[in-house]
Amino acid sequence: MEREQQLEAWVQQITALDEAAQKAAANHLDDLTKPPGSLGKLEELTIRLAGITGKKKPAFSRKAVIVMASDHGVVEEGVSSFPAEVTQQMVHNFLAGGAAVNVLARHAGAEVICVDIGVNGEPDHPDLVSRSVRKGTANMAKGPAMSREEALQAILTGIDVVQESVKKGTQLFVTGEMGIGNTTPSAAVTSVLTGVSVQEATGKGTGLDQAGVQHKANVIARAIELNQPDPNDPIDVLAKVGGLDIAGLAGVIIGSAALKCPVVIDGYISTAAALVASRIAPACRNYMIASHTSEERGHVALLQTLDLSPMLQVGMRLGEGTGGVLCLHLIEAAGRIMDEMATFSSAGISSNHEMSEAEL
Ligand SMILES: Cc1cc2ncn([C@H]3O[C@H](COP(=O)(O)O)[C@@H](O)[C@H]3O)c2cc1C
Ligand SMILES: O=C(O)c1cccnc1
Repeated sequence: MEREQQLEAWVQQITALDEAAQKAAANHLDDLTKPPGSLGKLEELTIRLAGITGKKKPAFSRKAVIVMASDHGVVEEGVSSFPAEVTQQMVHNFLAGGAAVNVLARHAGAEVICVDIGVNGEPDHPDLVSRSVRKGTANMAKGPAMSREEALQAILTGIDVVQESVKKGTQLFVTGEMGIGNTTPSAAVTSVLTGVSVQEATGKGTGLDQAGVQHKANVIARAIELNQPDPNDPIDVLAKVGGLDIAGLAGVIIGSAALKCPVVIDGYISTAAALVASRIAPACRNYMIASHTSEERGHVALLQTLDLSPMLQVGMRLGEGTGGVLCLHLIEAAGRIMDEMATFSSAGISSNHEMSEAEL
């Protein structure tokens, strides 16, 4: 089957959330010994997780963060404060268990799946998922980052990695990435798909100074001008000014939604991928849990466009899936509330249902 049709078949699998399960979860939350709604976003999260899984009290014993690693040709324009070889070096760090995401994933009981979807090198490790589409993108300031077929292949790879992991029992995914320079294609994708200016979408990434950010914005504006991505064709946008990591994550999100797994969205790059995914498959938006607000400029515009409200605001701007994995503690907490809290009747506490209309 053609790649475009394969993707369409996955998109067609994504259904609306289970309303009956959501209602059952909401009713149970209202029976618990607390004023209705008083657990705030934990309650909204619980209801959404019920809708995604179709279970009033979903449990996620097996969770995985998928770290899509790839290189970006545009780095030769001087858009990052770190050299491109750090991508491959960090891949080895993930596989050795020493990166921030490894520490936070261990703490949250999640597996780290590191995927080479386009590293410019020869990373090698028994635990590496080697699914390279090409060895880094081309420099988007000089031409398209990749072909449409390569973008489709990267999306389908993301779906495939999810499918393989679901077969092993994974029930919930977190998006993560590693790719020096990847805030540059993320900003390009953000500007094209949300309509905010390149300036508003461009931030300091790993730590550019003001002049560096201005230079980065100029490179992005040039790439958009040169390649003319079609804002109504998300795959065209990915191919011309995107990245293999972003495309792979769009696939992770579409695959998670198709297989009824919640997908926790990390920071700026992951949310750019989430917007691409939602433009390809609007129904996948409801399967996304926004974890945190990144400090990277443009993240808020992405979240607003997706109408997602993140759980955490902790000033992070790292990526890798770190903010997403941190949010797993809240998902676990929401589950414990549903499982362990007493109800008004079990604890013998008067609920406001017992008050008369006049008293209320
Ligand atoms: C050591 C190190 C570890 C990282 N982990 C995530 N990133 C993050 O920084 C990069 C994006 O920023 P920019 O577009 O400015 O290059 C990505 O690799 C992202 O995952 C890292 C960056 C570095 C240097
Ligand atoms: O929010 C992110 O994901 C991010 C921000 C800056 C650099 N790397 C990642």
